[in-house]
Amino acid sequence: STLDKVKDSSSVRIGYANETPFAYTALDGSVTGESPEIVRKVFERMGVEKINPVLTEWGSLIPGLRASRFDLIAAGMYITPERCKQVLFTDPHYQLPDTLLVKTGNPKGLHSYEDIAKSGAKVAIMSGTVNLGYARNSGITDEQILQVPDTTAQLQAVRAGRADAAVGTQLTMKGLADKGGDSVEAIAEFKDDPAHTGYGALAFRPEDKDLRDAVNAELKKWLGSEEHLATVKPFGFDQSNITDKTAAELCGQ
Ligand SMILES: CC1=N[C@H](C(=O)O)[C@@H](O)CN1
Repeated sequence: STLDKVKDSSSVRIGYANETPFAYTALDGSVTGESPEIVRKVFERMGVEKINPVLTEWGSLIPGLRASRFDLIAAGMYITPERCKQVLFTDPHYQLPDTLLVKTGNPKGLHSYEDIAKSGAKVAIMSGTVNLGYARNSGITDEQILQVPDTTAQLQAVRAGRADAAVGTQLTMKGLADKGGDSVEAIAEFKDDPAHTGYGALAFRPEDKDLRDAVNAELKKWLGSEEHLATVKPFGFDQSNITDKTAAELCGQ
């Protein structure tokens, strides 16, 4: 099994997409971010020393996992009932709402998916994200949606005016706003369905239930500890991101 292989080799392959602060390639080429650093700590407790990062686009995370290009997804992926049919999630290691990135001053007055739908504004969304489904369900047409492969392209689209907004996690959009300088901002008041609150977790192949269970057991002992909070603090996470929701609840099982 993958669990035996991981233990025997003392190494594990993690799939991630470049998205600050969840998972990204550091300047020295290593992988860092909230999720990989949690993986490092939790696997250390299981006696597994080496993390081998595999970079891919967000939209290829689930296909890549299922094709065994890596052993787990460490990208802060939200648990949704639809995804639960394809992968096995641990319990969530954070909770976080989404928001919009817009031009400074929010010239089109966008505060919700519905505002975008009504105004005919364009929105840049990363392929394979929950946000794509939420946008479509809110009446945003495909002509209004600019699908892009990564968050850098979301920022570029808003800066260049190809899109009026980009949508994603609050921390991601804040990070893009910081990177984008004075021309863009992450809005403070995004009116979203509370059911859209993101609960991010590690994800495994359906046949690797033993591995998921072993990781989940370690994770549960560790989440909320001082070491956990110190590990994720550099990435902008704190006590407010701690959750006691479970994967089973969020999968709707
Ligand atoms: C961390 C993250 N979560 C969302 C998702 O799970 O689809 C998307 O916003 C992409 N990034």
